[in-house]
Amino acid sequence: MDAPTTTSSAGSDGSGGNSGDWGWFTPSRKPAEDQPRTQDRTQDRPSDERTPNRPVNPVRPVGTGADRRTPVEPGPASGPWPGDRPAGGPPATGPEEQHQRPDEAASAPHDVRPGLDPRFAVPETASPDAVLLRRTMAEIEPISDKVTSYFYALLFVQHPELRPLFPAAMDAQRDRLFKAVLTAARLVDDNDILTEFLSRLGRGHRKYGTQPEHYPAVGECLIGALTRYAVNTWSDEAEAAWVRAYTQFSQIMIDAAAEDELIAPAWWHAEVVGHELRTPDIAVVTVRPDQPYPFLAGQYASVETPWWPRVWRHYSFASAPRSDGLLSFHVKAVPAGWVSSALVHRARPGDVIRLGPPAGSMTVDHSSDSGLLCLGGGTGIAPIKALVEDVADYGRHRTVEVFYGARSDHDLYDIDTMLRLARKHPWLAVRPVVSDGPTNGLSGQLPDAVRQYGPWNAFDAYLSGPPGMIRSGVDALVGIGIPSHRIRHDSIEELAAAAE
Ligand SMILES: NC(=O)C1=CN([C@@H]2O[C@H](COP(=O)(O)OP(=O)(O)OC[C@H]3O[C@@H](n4cnc5c(N)ncnc54)[C@H](O)[C@@H]3O)[C@@H](O)[C@H]2O)C=CC1
Repeated sequence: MDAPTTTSSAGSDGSGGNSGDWGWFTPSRKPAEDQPRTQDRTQDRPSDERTPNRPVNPVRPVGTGADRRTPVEPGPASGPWPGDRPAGGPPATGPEEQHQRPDEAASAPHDVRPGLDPRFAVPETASPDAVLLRRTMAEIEPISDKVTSYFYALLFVQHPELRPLFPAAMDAQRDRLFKAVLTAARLVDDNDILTEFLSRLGRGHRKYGTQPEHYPAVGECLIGALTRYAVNTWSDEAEAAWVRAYTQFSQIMIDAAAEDELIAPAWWHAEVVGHELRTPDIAVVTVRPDQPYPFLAGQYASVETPWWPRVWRHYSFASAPRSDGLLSFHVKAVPAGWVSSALVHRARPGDVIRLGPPAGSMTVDHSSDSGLLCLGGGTGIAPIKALVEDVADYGRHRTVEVFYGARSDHDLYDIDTMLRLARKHPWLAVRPVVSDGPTNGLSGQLPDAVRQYGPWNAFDAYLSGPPGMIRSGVDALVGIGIPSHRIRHDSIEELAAAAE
C-alpha cells in the first residue's frame, strides 16, 4: 500500500545512454541487421555462450543527489559485468519466483499495437523522453506478463546469486516491480510526485537489504526485457531515454534510502506478546517491537513471518500509538494466504516477526474541524478503530460516524470494542451493517447504508476494507457530495495484491 490514499492522487510507491551500444542481454548481432524483430528470437536468449565479451551500457545509478539534478550525459561503458556482485536483496518491490529460462518464459510478442491505451496518451507538454517512454509502455503494457517473466528470467539466469534473496514461491506481488517502473515512467515529467513516489519506494526497499550496487543488474534486465518486447517502438533513442529514466529513478531511491538510514532501522524485530482468536479465521495479534516504532493511526506496516522468509504482507495498525509501545493487527486467514494463515493459525506468544517501516496516508488531519465518516469492512475496521482512538487522544473531539460492515453478525468480530468506544465518547456513533444474513442492525452493503444517513458533505471520509468495497464506497460518497480530495483510503491496487 505504498500509495497516496486520497482518491485524487495519482501514483503510489524508479546516465547517460550510449544508445548505439548494446548490452550483454542483446544478441551479438543487432536483430534489425539479420532478421525481422517480431520473429521467434529464441537464439537471443541469455545463455553462457551469449554472455558478452564487452561491458554493458552504463546503467549506473550510484552517486549523489547533486548528480541527479544535473542532466547526465552518456558515460563510458561500465566495469566488469556481470559478475563479482555483492550479495544482498535485489531492488524488487515484492517477492517473486522464476523457475523458467527466458526462452521458456516468454515467446516473442505478436499483434502489438501501441498507442491504443488512453493511459499512455502523450500530453502535448510531454518532454521528448516522456514521449519515448510512453510509446514503449503503450506497446508492452498489454503483454506485461510476458515482459515481467522475461525480466525475472534474465535477472535470475544472469545473476543467480540474487535468486536466493527472493522468496521461494511465486505470489500475487510478482509484477510489482514492473508496475512500479511503469508508474515512475508515467510520472517522469512531474518531478515532485516522482520523487515522493520513488523516495517512499527506496525507503521501503531497505528491508529487502537492497544495496546501491544491485540497481544496475535490475536496470540491465529491464532494458533487456524492453528490447525484446517493445519491437515496434524500440530504437536507439528509446533505449537512451529508458537508461536515463532508470538511472534517475534508481538514484532517487538510493538517495532516499541513504537519508532514511541515518534516522531509522531498515526493519524492526517484534515479538508476539498476544494472540487472540476472535473467529475461527480472524486473530488479533499484538507485538512488541525491539525498538521504538513511531507511526500514525491509520497507517500500516509490512510484516514478514519466520515461516515464509522474504514474503511481506501489509497490515494496518489496529490501535493508535500506545504508551506501552505495543502494536496490534487484525489478521484474517484467507485461502492460500501464507502469511495471514501463519499469523492466525501458527503464531504464538514468543514468536518473532519482522516489521517494515510504517506507510500510508489515511491519517487524521488534526488541523480540520470536519467530522469523520468512516467505513470499515471486515478486518478493515482495524485502522478505523485506530483513527477513533487518535481523535480521542488528540483531545479536540469531532463528530465521528463509523459504519462497520460484515457478512453476518458473527463476522462483526470487533463490535464489542467499537460499541464500548461509542459508549465512552459522545462524539462517536457506530453502526453495524450486515450484508448477508439476519441482523438487528442495518442490512445491506456499506455504501447503501451510508446513503440512508447524512448529509455528509461537510465530512472527511475514510474507507478501509476489501477493494470492491472501497471502489463502490468512493463512488457512493462522491455521488452524495463529498469531494474526492476529502476521501481517504489505501491504494486499491496494493490492497488487492496484499490480500493474502
Ligand atoms: N487499510 C485497508 O484498507 C484495510 C483493508 N483490509 C482489507 O479488507 C478486507 C477484509 O476482508 P473480509 O474481512 O473478508 O471482508 P468481507 O469480504 O467479508 O467484506 C466485509 C464487508 O465489506 C463490504 N463489502 C465487501 N465487498 C463489497 C463490495 N464489493 N461493495 C460494497 N461493499 C462491500 C460488505 O459490507 C461486507 O460485508 C481484506 O481484503 C483486507 O485486505 C483490511 C484491513 C485494512
